[in-house]
Amino acid sequence: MTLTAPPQSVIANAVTLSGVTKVYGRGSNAVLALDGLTLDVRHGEFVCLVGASGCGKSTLLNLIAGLDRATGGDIQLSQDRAPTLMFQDPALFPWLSVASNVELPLKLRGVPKEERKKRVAELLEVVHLSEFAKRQPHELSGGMRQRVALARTLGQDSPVLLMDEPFGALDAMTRDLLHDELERIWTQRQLTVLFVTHNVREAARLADRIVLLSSRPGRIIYETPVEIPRPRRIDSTEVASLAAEVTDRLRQEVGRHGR
Ligand SMILES: Nc1ncnc2c1ncn2[C@@H]1O[C@H](COP(=O)(O)OP(=O)(O)OP(=O)(O)O)[C@@H](O)[C@H]1O
Repeated sequence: MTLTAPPQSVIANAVTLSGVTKVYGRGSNAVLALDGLTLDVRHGEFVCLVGASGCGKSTLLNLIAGLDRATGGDIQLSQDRAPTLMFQDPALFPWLSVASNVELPLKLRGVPKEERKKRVAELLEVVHLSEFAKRQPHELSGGMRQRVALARTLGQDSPVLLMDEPFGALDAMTRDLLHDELERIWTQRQLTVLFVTHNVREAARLADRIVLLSSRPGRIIYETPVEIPRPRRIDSTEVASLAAEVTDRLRQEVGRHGR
């Protein structure tokens, strides 16, 4: 397996996955999590990955992020800056202020102090948290904490954002607001986003394309472009009807495998 970064001019896609396979463990304990998965994600595209529980969605994001190695196949990224991964748990340091949490990765990258301060102020403005810079994470709501995590992720300046159910633990209203914010940031920064969710409506609300994985081992069994004009509403008829179509496919798949 190779994880390479050729010059951007050579590749039109931000992420190219060719026949990616992942096996955990060995011998009789081996678990085939991904089975020859092939997917191209274009620059600036917003792709949502949905699939039954345990089908390998997180595994796939970890491989693209370079946190784990594929057993077979090839993963190509068009830029040398590694993609950034964001999880459902914002994982903030509770003893650091909001500003210091956002600043930390910049510090670790050796960004000089003056520039760091400027970047942190900009990033907090992007997620509408400037007034909360000096607060501690426990003083914030769940949605605000996730916005801090988003600011920290954006601070890594990666053109590719990998999001593993980032809004899965939030209430519907907060999730709605964060959808709007993420969409605005994605457009302004021309990011490429690969977003994992169990929520098919969320996928139809956000994605340019929805990709459905089979039950384990994960393979792509269905994909559909989302041609609903933006801005979209999660409770619109178009979003609901596309979500129903994808849910039907997902039900067929889960029914076939019993999981
Ligand atoms: N370190 C590991 N060792 C052994 N098996 C693993 C390991 N990590 C994941 N698996 C297995 O690989 C499969 C895919 O896991 P993964 O977490 O990628 O699925 P997922 O689609 O993200 O699941 P969920 O939707 O429940 O979050 C699962 O069956 C899981 O139990």
